[in-house]
Amino acid sequence: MKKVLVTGANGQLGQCLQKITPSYKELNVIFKSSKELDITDILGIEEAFVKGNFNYCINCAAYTNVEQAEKTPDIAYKVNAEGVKNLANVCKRYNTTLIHISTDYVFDGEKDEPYTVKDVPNPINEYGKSKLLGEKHIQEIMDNYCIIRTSWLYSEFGKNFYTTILKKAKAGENLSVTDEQLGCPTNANNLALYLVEKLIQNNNFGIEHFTDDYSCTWFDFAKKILIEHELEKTVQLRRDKNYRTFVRRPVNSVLL
Ligand SMILES: NC(=O)C1=CN([C@@H]2O[C@H](COP(=O)(O)OP(=O)(O)OC[C@H]3O[C@@H](n4cnc5c(N)ncnc54)[C@H](O)[C@@H]3O)[C@@H](O)[C@H]2O)C=CC1
Repeated sequence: MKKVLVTGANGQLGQCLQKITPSYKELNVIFKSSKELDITDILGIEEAFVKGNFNYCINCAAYTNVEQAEKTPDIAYKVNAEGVKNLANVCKRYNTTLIHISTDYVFDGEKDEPYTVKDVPNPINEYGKSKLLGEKHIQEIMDNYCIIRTSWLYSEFGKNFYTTILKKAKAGENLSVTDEQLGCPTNANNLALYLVEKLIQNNNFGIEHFTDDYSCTWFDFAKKILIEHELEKTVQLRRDKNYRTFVRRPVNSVLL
């Protein structure tokens, strides 16, 4: 029986893991929300690990508000860099393999082709910079780790592009969506399945990319969501030509 700690368990990916892990009898998974285990609290983490005897820790905890991270970067760095550093140190001491989730936003988006693990990260916003620093802390501290970069996560849980589009469309709102960025929408349930397989097979460590192998713009993705729910005829979807945001985002963040 493998014992696994999941941090940030009430976030989107954490909830996807909560949904599927009970059917895997070979796994004993302990879920900790941010209230139960704050990764910026070194003593709290230490206490959890002393009692835990974990073989793996899947870190789903992160500060994911990209706009707010630009306004108050300290909070993003505290969680995405310092918090991850804390986890890496404790995992190393307790011989626990850390499986950490990172992001397409570590890249600048200037490349014309998909980004591979061989490409050099160069984040263009504070969220991306804080996540890259988290990756670097893990690599410096640990040997036993897996960093999985993913992108454009969506699911039935929480507030994400998919749930937002669906809610607006069902309320009869017309939609205006940018087509200026290219990425890979990834169902967080698929990532959760991939993580569970990784735990069971105990394979492939280092840095890797995981997406649903389908790239498109946010506009295309919105269209796909409407079609899937047979709402394309009732809801008007147009390209947002006035899309402005004070946070720079990679124009191309397709991962391979
Ligand atoms: N949502 C997305 O589109 C993408 C997400 N990612 C990464 O995937 C991972 C999972 O993302 P989501 O589940 O979508 O994010 P989420 O925002 O839904 O969940 C993150 C969870 O971390 C918790 N958290 C925040 N600070 C904490 C702290 N100090 N200690 C413990 N927990 C804390 C939050 O309360 C929340 O429950 C994150 O590492 C994120 O950076 C990567 C690419 C895209």
